[in-house]
Amino acid sequence: MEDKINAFMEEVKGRNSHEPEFIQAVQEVAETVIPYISNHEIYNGKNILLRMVEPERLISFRVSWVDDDGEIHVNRGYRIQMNSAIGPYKGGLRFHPTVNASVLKFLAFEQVFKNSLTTLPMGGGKGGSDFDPKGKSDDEVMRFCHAFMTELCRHIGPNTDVPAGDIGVGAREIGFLFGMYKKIRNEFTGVLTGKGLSWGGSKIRPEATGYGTVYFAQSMLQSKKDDVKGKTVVISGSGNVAQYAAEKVIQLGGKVVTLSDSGGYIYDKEGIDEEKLAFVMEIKNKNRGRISDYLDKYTSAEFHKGKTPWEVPCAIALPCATQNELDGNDAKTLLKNGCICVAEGANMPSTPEAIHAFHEARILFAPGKASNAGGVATSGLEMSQNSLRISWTREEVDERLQKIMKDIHDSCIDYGMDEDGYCNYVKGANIAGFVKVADAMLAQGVI
Ligand SMILES: NC(=O)C1=CN([C@@H]2O[C@H](COP(=O)(O)OP(=O)(O)OC[C@H]3O[C@@H](n4cnc5c(N)ncnc54)[C@H](O)[C@@H]3O)[C@@H](O)[C@H]2O)C=CC1
Ligand SMILES: O=C(O)CCC(=O)C(=O)O
Repeated sequence: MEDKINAFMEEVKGRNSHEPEFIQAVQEVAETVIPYISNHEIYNGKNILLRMVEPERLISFRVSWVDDDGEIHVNRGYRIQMNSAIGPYKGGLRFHPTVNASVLKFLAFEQVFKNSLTTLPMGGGKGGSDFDPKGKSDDEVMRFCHAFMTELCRHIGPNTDVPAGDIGVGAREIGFLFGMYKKIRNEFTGVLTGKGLSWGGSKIRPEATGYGTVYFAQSMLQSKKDDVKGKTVVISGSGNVAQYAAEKVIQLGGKVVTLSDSGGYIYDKEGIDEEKLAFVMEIKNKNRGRISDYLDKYTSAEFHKGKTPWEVPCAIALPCATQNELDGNDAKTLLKNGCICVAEGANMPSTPEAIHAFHEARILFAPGKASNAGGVATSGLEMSQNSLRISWTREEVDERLQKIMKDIHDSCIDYGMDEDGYCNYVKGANIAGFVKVADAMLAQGVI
């Protein structure tokens, strides 16, 4: 089996030699899916996985825009349309200086499996730009978003490809992008998700990724007759996913003690309650400030400059910032300090060494493609509401989200249970996600 996996990976590396993040994401899937393919006759000899690692379409384009001083800037825009076997391409847009083809291809590849797991009819895609919104005025962000959509609009549509937010793309950016799409195409459709509530957005979409991650952690704990209630929780990040993961942990009776950004982490040993979290939301969503500003109001908290929060003792860890933010040494520290459950809110935040350590220690570990799928699932619910031209209540959407997260958890159990009764959620998520897409590809022939 190892020979088969190595031969496959050699081919992938040969074609994508300068794309380490993409190779990392494919390797993780190959290790679990290739043995499954070998044991299932219908997938044998069809090169299904080889077809799945090649994007159906990779679009790259120039984005020129003018700053507040009249200077012209050029950024690179992308959309990776990875796989449309089970529905229109669907996945977020990331605006961050580290964006490149490798990062977006890893995200698009993960998205294919994640969207399949949601049980909704969505293919996988991802896009973005190396544009850095940090320090830009609202007008500059608007001009950039308008310029970006001027090109992107010809490649997307409600039945073709439906982008959404990701790092650096929130409600403000989705508004500017939607405005330009509507102007150029002269149509008001569900072409983007994460829209404002008064113009086609879904209730609970802003909360969905963070809430869903905690619902998934809760399902894992309940499978061991345990609970989030009363547990100390370490969260990284302080953006959309981290904020609403923290909110749900607080609602379920857990104690959140950290949040972070690229400058470092805050540690509040008293716990970040709802009032303190509202202040974090003001810092991040309104003032667009730094997490260290938390200490301006809550002076007894500590700020650890340039560090990640994994050294803080906890029972539950929720990495909600970015890829490869939790390495093998961090994993060992978490385990040493008694961590029993890790659920990824971010995409691929744990390195392969960290995942290996969690599996070896037999703790509960959920990969992002399962545990953070609540965001895209609720985007799928937004698409349904747009098509039906109706709007569900908060309770209705939250109920559907909870059911979807429970179903994803159960699919992981179905495909991921080891002989000794330990659930390998990575294996479960990869195989469950693969089967649905592979079956659709087989039915549609070689295209
Ligand atoms: N927004 C969504 O619905 C979904 C987001 N995700 C993933 O969740 C993660 C966070 O995304 P959002 O919260 O939406 O973005 P965001 O832009 O709202 O927040 C990103 C957060 O990550 C932090 N961050 C970025 N780079 C960092 C670094 N190098 N070190 C430490 N912190 C860093 C930022 O300071 C910020 O707190 C990403 O991995 C994203 O792909 C996954 C599923 C859905
Ligand atoms: O809501 C969406 O379409 C995409 C969310 C996303 O980018 C992700 O799941 O990583």
